Amino acid sequence: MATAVPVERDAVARAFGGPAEELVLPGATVLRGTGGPDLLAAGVGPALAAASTAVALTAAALDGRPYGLVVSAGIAGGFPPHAPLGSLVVADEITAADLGAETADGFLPVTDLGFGTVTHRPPAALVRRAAAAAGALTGTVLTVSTVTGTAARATALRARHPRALAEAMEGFGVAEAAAAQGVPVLEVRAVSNPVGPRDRAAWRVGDALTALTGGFGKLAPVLESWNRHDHQ
Ligand SMILES: O=C(O)c1cccc(C(=O)CC[C@H]2O[C@@H](n3cnc4c(=O)[nH]cnc43)[C@H](O)[C@@H]2O)c1
Repeated sequence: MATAVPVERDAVARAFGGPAEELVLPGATVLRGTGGPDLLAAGVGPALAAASTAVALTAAALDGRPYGLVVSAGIAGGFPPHAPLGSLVVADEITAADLGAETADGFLPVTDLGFGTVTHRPPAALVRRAAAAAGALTGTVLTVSTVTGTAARATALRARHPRALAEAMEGFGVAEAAAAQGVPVLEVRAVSNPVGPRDRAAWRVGDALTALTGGFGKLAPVLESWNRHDHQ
């Protein structure tokens, strides 16, 4: 489980309980709980999140205990009115929204330039089960390197990605690291602020962290069953 910052990691950890031991790796510290998943505060932004997740995945594989699933989790901006404050979103598509080139005719994703990928798709059955268990919305979660701060940018993003429910900064990086090692990925986000004009007073980070804990409490059996039965 990869969050950006420790406060998100601890919100997820509260859903699982049990003491955790620290596994200190070069560039990443994994919390290994007795009753739940390994937890990693992977850093803010897609690059650091990818690097830290790759370290944790590689260490587990070399240890002969490869992970069966990587989950990117945390708070996010929600596109109003589709994803209200406090709502949970499970991504059926994890899309890098600003990986590409700006042209006079608009934005071109790197795939149009002949490179790489801009979207990872979590297993559909897992998305369905996770969303049903947690009472979450499903749709595209965008990964951005710059937090949206204007209505114009929010409108442009939704025009390019009409199924987008939320934006955050790590999912695509975590998904790239997981895909490089053939491990499926899931992204679960709790909405802390609307995507749009910058307004720090509108943030509800505490409520979103509470929603994250509640959501993972409900998701726990789904994740356990996935790891036990589906892909080990
Ligand atoms: O200073 C601002 O205006 C601002 C607005 C929203 C979020 C931030 C952050 O620095 C948090 C980044 C952190 O949290 C996730 N996150 C939460 N809301 C958003 C968002 O609207 N757009 C993108 N990322 C968001 C993100 O995954 C980072 O880990 C600052």
